[in-house]
Amino acid sequence: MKNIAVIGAGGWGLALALLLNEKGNNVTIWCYDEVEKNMILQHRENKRCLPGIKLPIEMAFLTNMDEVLRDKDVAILAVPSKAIRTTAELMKPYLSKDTIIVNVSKGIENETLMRLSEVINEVLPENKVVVLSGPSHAEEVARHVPTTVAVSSLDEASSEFIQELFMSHYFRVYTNDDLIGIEMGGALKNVIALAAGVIEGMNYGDNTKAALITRGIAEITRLGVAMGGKASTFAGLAGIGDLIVTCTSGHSRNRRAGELLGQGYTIDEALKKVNMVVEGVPTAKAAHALMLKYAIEMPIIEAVYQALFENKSTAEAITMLMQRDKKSEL
Ligand SMILES: NC(=O)C1=CN([C@@H]2O[C@H](COP(=O)(O)OP(=O)(O)OC[C@H]3O[C@@H](n4cnc5c(N)ncnc54)[C@H](O)[C@@H]3O)[C@@H](O)[C@H]2O)C=CC1
Ligand SMILES: O=C(CO)COP(=O)(O)O
Repeated sequence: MKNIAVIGAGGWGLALALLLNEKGNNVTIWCYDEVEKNMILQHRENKRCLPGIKLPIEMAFLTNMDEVLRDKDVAILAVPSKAIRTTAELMKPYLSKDTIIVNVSKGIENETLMRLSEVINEVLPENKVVVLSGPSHAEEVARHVPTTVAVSSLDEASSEFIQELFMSHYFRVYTNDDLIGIEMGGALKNVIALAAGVIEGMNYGDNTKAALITRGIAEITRLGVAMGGKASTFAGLAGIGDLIVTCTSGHSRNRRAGELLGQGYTIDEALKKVNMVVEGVPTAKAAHALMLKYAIEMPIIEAVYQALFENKSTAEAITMLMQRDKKSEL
């Protein structure tokens, strides 16, 4: 039995907290504010992001970071990527150097273009950091739908410890030593999933979706490899695996936001309607900056960026993609 803190009481934090609680661990969850905590305690459920999933009485919900982090073996970071640095800073005064941090958030810090594990390392240099990523919607994990993910860390022993901690009859965890690939796959697929939603919102078909997924993973791989990741990781769970689920699942927040965009809503209207974190929007900005930094050709990322931030219509963005110069596929 391990003592575990889950930092963030949204869909993903709660689904993983439930899994670890079911495995007999002692789980304490940090809520962002009193409103979130009281809402959860009143219903023993988070109706905003995991409706219908009851949260057992032995799972504690607190807002006091001191108490949440006291004597913990593991702390799981499950907050939006834009809040990773501030949340790590909030944790710092109370965290033992022996607590292993598991980041499950997917994104890139916009201001610095750092991967999230780099941000965590910068703020909490004494702690081991493990990243967990892969095709895994909280709504399904909470229903015990068979799911596979990958974990990665600069410290192999920590990776194996976290693999063992999460393994269950419905959650299979692989280790992968390519931290850069695991993080970049998880972050960049959200941008492509926005485009997949647009395709659906505009009533294009399966041919278009398959083209997007295939050319999307080619772009993700190009940038990821330029940054030091392995091409094989992008053919794995945190690469094509997560891209497929996010581009096709009815649970995906990114795909849904893109669908609304394709139906003619503005991005602000779409984000309001989804009412959960849509990581593809800030990540589109970071991916665009990385594309320029590494001088990589990434036309889908460019098209999403222009549709989100440069007032290009979604129809114009698709025309732009289809009318590019002719190329060889490889
Ligand atoms: N929902 C899912 O199925 C999955 C989500 N993820 C990733 O996990 C991360 C969290 O996603 P969700 O749980 O879906 O998000 P969410 O929107 O449901 O909840 C995030 C939680 O973070 C906390 N929070 C919100 N704003 C904050 C701030 N400014 N500072 C500190 N804490 C704050 C709150 O407790 C909130 O409930 C995202 O990066 C997402 O991409 C990864 C895999 C699956
Ligand atoms: O990362 C995820 C599934 O693996 C969640 O994606 P969405 O945020 O689009 O729902």
